[in-house]
Amino acid sequence: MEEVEVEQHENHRNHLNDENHLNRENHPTHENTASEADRRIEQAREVIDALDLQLMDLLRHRRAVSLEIQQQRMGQGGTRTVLSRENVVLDRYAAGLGPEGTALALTILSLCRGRATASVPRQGGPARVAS
Ligand SMILES: O=C(O)C(=O)C[C@]1(C(=O)O)C=C[C@@H](O)C=C1
Repeated sequence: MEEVEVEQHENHRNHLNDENHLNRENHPTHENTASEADRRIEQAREVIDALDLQLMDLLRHRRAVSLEIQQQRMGQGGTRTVLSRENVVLDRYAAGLGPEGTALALTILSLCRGRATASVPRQGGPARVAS
């Protein structure tokens, strides 16, 4: 299922590239008309919308797997969170995406930690991360 979706995305991307190539050949001035640009933007936004849905599915899947690990660990008397492991995750996102990757990883970890994380501020108090 995931493979099919990725393939569809690749096809779509190739399709956009092909169009780019055609545009360059058909328009020696390298200018797109406004309507062509609008159409390409609309197409590209459809790709973004589909990718956002896939990302959210992946994040829900990641959260379910993460919660399973946390429950197994707490079932043997362990802690919900393991900061050394979180640092491995943070390093991976930083290496892959730079400083924004770190910020993204912090948000993803916050999303995936169980109830110990107050992602919504408690009444009258600041949001806190349990350690
Ligand atoms: O890898 C683990 O041990 C997890 O519990 C998963 C996870 C994560 O979502 O990546 C969540 C909480 C821990 O603090 C560390 C990592």
